[in-house]
Amino acid sequence: LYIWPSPPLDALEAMRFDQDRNGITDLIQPCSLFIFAAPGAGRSNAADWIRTAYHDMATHNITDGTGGMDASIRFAEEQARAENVGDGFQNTLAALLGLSTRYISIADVLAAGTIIAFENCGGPEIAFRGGRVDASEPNAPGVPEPQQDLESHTAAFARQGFTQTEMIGLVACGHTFGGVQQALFPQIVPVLNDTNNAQSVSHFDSTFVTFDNNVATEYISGTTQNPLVVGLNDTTNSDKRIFASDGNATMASFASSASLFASTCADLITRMVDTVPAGVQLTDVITPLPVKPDLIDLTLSVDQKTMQFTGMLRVWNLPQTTTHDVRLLWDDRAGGTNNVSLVQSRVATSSGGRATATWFSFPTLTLDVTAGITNMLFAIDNAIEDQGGVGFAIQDDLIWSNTSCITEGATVTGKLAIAVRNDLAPTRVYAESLGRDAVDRPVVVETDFTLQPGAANALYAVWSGAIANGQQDFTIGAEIGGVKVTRNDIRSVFDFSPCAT
Ligand code: HEM
Repeated sequence: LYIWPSPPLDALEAMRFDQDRNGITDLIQPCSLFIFAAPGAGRSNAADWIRTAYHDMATHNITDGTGGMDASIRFAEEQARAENVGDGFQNTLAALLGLSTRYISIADVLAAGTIIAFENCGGPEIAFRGGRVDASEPNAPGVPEPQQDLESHTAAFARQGFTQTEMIGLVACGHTFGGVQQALFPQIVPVLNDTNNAQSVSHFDSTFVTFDNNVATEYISGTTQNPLVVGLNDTTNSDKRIFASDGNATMASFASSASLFASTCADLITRMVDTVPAGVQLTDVITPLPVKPDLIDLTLSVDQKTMQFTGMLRVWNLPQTTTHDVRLLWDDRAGGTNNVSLVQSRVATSSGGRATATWFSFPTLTLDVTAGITNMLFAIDNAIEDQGGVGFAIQDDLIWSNTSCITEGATVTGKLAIAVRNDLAPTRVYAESLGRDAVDRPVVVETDFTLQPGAANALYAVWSGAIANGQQDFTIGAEIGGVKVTRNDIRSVFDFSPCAT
């Protein structure tokens, strides 16, 4: 556990656990969902994502530390290689790249998508870490292909950091989803003439949109239709060679124990997505904060007498059969303590239905500007939640001003304003928004604001500036004593009121 607020960890935690609004879960619900063709294509987003993560990782060289999960699979040069045949990679990036932010790399989204696909489609819970760094250029080739022999496959997995037994496991874990497409591998798969499988995908097991050990039970019982086991051309039967490489011992153990298969895959898939270039430092495993404020927002009124305070609170696994007394308590600069009841607003499941999040909304609170706010606590059915005594710190010294507004039309522009408490004395104030560099990596774009003339005794000074069409995901930035700070949760451009016409 970490102490809230930590914007990078808060963002990773939300992507991992806030499955009703992380942008990922909706794309694999149901697990057969495939958004790039009419239903019945024989494919799924989940399978594309898992294959993409493996192909991104498979360039890793454990000896020299190059390659690994770094989203280098997004480069056209990698996708053009025979080892990366098919549109599954560009589909995956079309679905997931846009979810990356200043705090979440593209590779982190690919890793989270893979983990959530397993977890929500019948698989085990899988540990997720953040902190992957997106590559600036393609990696060296290195993804195994079905026509290669067992020796090259064993060597390729060893280069990636996996033993022979782990190779068997990793291939079986991946190949419980999806299959081989006829159009890409006509020498392996015939045209199937099946309207429920329009792209003629020969699936690895009979349950190709969910995780289970059928890939192993069907293999061991001899009923498998896996095209890389019973394909007509033995040269491309790579799963057959890999699965049999220890006399079928590993596959037999998976066939006789669904839970062994699940726990082995949980371990191997974590290791797969945590295989990163040397020097990249991953976070600890991201665990859900038991009580988490979110969408915290302070806005200074136009007359500068009050500030509006809004937010949400997420609590795990509250029984839904009773109502709950959830209160927000806060401290202010005047030494006062205050409290208010929160209103339950929605319930969402997480971790593939294993956990339930109950969300509570703050009522819109109007705070006196001199008192402001410094810290929050919560009381949930009378139990105090204060992060072990430190509380939930909140800063009211750099906030949006309610004089901000946007103009909507064919384009969306805006004149935004940031209120700065006078004791802060920043040298620069700017709006931060999400941009992309030349190779699509998220970057922070700073738009400098200028100090506006104001009333002599005002507690806050107002800085304002114009934002251009297309700018999105705003936070407040300032430079104080040479140090850059970021404030407020992300606001979309539409979180500002329209300008008076
Ligand atoms: C020697 C190692 C491997 C070989 C030769 C191999 C080969 C293949 C081939 C030929 C396909 C068909 C691709 C298509 O037609 O779209 C495929 C699909 C797939 N592979 Fe592998 N694979 C290997 C290892 C892995 C691993 C380790 C994973 C993940 C843990 C994985 C996950 C997948 C998935 C999920 C699909 C289905 C994609 C879809 O249906 O869209 N593979 N693999």
